[in-house]
Amino acid sequence: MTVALPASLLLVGAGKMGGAMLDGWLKIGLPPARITVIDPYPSPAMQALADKGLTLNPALADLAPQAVLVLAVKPQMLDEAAPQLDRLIGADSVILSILAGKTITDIKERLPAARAIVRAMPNLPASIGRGVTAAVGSSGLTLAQRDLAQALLSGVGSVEWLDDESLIDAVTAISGSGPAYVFHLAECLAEAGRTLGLPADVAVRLARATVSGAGELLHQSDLAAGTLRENVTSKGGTTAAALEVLMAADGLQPLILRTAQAAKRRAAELSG
Ligand SMILES: NC(=O)C1=CN([C@@H]2O[C@H](COP(=O)(O)OP(=O)(O)OC[C@H]3O[C@@H](n4cnc5c(N)ncnc54)[C@H](OP(=O)(O)O)[C@@H]3O)[C@@H](O)[C@H]2O)C=CC1
Ligand SMILES: O=C(O)[C@@H]1CCC=N1
Repeated sequence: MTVALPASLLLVGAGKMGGAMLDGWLKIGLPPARITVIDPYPSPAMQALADKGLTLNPALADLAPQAVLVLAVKPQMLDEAAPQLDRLIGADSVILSILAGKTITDIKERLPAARAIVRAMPNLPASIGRGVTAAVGSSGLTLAQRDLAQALLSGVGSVEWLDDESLIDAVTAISGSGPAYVFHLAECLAEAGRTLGLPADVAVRLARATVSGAGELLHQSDLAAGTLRENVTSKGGTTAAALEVLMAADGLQPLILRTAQAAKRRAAELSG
């Protein structure tokens, strides 16, 4: 069954992530005329969409209740953004929050009219339809409302529904923030290449193509990441020598664990 995209969608905060999801939704056919965006300093891209029928920064008093309200401001801005939104929530509205750390209870406290909330944690590749989102629904969410959220989230990548909201902070630490870890790996590879004597621009191109090529192979292959790693590793060769360092007891695994733990701790601090 194909679920229709929402009849009206209000995006509150069209920054890096809200803008990325909006790009994805436009690509799957959500008409600009159904979209309203609130953002104090809209990007030129957002201004251009306004020329194509998207409603940008209208007087909120003139706006009817919305089928979907997407909360995409920084968590620290929720208190400032929320008061003007409550009257835009109708009996059937779905609140889709992507705010790191903010719980369903935190959102209900700010938006007393909200009955149906989806707390989701997407990631930046949503802008090219290759995101991954984990989501949890509030107690008042109907099946039809969950299908509507699924239609939006699956339009920008894959979706994992969770029953336990407390897992969302771990999701944030792995897949929400994760693209930054991967981009940093590309930076580190380029820097290592430069240190080994490669011209800086060549090192950047090699690192970028290596990370994106390996990511694409992982995407297209049915093989586990470990098997793909083994396929690069010739016995007694260069990769084996490299992995002795990377996979040592004090290598990448404990570093990534500490990295993710720091992100999860910060998510917990942002709640409330
Ligand atoms: N970036 C990512 O990869 C991910 C982000 N998230 C979540 O998405 C949310 C947004 O993050 P991100 O896109 O990185 O941050 P950004 O700062 O890029 O985006 C937030 C946007 O909201 C705008 N804004 C500020 N105040 C208001 C307001 N009162 N009403 C409407 N808009 C407002 C900001 O404008 P201005 O810049 O002028 O202040 C900005 O354009 C966060 O809650 C984050 O946890 C979730 C998953 C991944
Ligand atoms: O850095 C952040 O707080 C957000 C949440 C996950 C990715 N970016």
